[in-house]
Amino acid sequence: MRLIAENLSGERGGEAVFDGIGFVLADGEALVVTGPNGSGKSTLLRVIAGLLPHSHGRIAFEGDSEAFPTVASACHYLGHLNAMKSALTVQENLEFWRDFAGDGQLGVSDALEEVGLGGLGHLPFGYLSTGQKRRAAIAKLLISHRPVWLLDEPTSGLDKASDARFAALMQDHCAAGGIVVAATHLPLGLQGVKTLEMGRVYV
Ligand SMILES: Nc1ncnc2c1ncn2[C@@H]1O[C@H](COP(=O)(O)OP(=O)(O)OP(=O)(O)O)[C@@H](O)[C@H]1O
Repeated sequence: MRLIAENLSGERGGEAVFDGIGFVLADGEALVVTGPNGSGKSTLLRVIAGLLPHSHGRIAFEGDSEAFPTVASACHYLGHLNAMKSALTVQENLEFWRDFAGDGQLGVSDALEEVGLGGLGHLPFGYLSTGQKRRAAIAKLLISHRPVWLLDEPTSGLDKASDARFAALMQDHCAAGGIVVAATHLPLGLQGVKTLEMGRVYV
């Protein structure tokens, strides 16, 4: 399995944001994307996820083409926002995402246990604290199997214990052959990662 970006360019509002980005990630590899505010980290993740078009270059997923025929179908995208409905319970939100993205190794209750929210599935998502909301959004990664995790500031709002727990989840995902691309200003506690610094010219 490989995630490949070649000479990738992205734009917002008709203006170029980055150009000439290239990387190859194989099974078990993680790429940490850093750079100043506005340098295009979120834009890059959205381009990889297929949520924004790329102006030049190529992004490709090589792997189980039957299960994952497109790059988008191979990716979990965890954006800045949690993409959950406030009025639905945590359980209902996660069931929606499991129906949308497919089954995973964990059921909803087990995924909530993994992120330290065991027993809170009955609460409306809107009742959760900021960090709890982020943890519920992280549970989405566990209830459906997608080999590539695209993570935008994934640990924003997490306390120290949740930070460590999430680092372990990312490590487990990579150890099982998954790929992680994470845009962040914060250390993620991952060992042996590749790095990409936005805001430079890549050729
Ligand atoms: N919808 C939009 N229309 C026009 N420009 C946009 C739009 N969204 C983002 N931009 C611009 O694109 C550039 C890159 O934004 P992006 O969110 O990718 O940066 P970032 O590196 O993730 O920043 P941060 O560290 O603040 O999260 C910024 O200059 C931003 O103002």
